[in-house]
Amino acid sequence: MVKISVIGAGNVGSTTVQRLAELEPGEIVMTDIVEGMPQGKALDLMQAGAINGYDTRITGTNDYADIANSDLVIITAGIARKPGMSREDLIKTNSKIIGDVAGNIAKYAPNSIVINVTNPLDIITYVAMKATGFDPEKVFGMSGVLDAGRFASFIAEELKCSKRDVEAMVIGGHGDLMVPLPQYTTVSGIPLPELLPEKTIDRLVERTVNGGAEIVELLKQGSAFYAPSAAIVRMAEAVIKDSRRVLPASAYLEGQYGQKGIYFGVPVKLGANGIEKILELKLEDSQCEILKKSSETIRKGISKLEI
Ligand SMILES: NC(=O)C1=CN([C@@H]2O[C@H](COP(=O)(O)OP(=O)(O)OC[C@H]3O[C@@H](n4cnc5c(N)ncnc54)[C@H](O)[C@@H]3O)[C@@H](O)[C@H]2O)C=CC1
Ligand SMILES: O=C([O-])CC(=O)C(=O)O
Repeated sequence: MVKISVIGAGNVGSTTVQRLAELEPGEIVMTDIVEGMPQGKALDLMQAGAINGYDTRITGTNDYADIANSDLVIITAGIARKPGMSREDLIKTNSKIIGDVAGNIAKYAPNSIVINVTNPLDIITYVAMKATGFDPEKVFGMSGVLDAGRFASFIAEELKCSKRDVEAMVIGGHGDLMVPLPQYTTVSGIPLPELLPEKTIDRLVERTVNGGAEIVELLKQGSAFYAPSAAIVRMAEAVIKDSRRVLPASAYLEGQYGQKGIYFGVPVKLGANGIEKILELKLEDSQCEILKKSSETIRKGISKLEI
């Protein structure tokens, strides 16, 4: 039986629990600082089980002691951006919150794998790793699965084909300098550049890079959560089933892609022990240049941290 804890029962946290419950992992605990809210949502999700047909035990709590012995902890606590803000604008508030959250994970769930979702993603994942003191391969971030999902969705719409047949790849920081990779994106095995003109691909790349902001502007308050929770669950499933899926994740680099000591979106092999391998890809010079700028933004953010 697997125990999963989701820290933060807001939009991303609660939709993640809803999707996870349908996988029947055994037990899910959702925590939040708002009294009664995680308990109420847990009760609602338990009752949905009788209708949807799952037996997952779901509880809500305001007490970190209840995450004890979790196999997997998913961090979604903190604030989301508003229109006009960048993800980096969240750094001060969210690094403090995650410093505290991570200390509690280390105390109560010292053997867990940790997936961070809170933004700014690559910097906060670094905070989570440092503040838990866990090995870097056991702490990683969700971003590339979401960004690649957005790219795949735009490609399928453009080609008027099924989303199921599109496999996309997006690497780099989860920000304005992320790098969608058309040369590693395929439609049923066919490389994207053989299916669409360069200009069209450039337009879809641009929309992908701004995919989070596009939704923030429409919602007026808060940010995306349906596709993010779907992406989290794809990663969580790879961990709890030890399925060794090859997916993009924000992983701690120790020389790969010419980077050391930062979290960065790269393709990885993901299993029960976390990041089992980082895959290095050959890239175009223009892509390397954007990645370099992206890594500098992350380093700048890390240098501002008070941890
Ligand atoms: N990595 C990614 O691709 C994505 C990241 N995000 C990020 O996820 C985070 C959460 O987003 P939403 O769920 O939409 O926000 P939300 O505002 O709906 O939920 C956040 C929850 O965190 C709780 N919280 C605050 N401090 C806490 C603490 N110390 N301990 C436990 N819970 C605490 C709040 O009470 C709230 O319920 C944001 O930082 C957002 O930017 C969102 C979507 C995608
Ligand atoms: O845009 C945001 O702030 C939330 C996020 O990371 C995304 O949806 O990609």
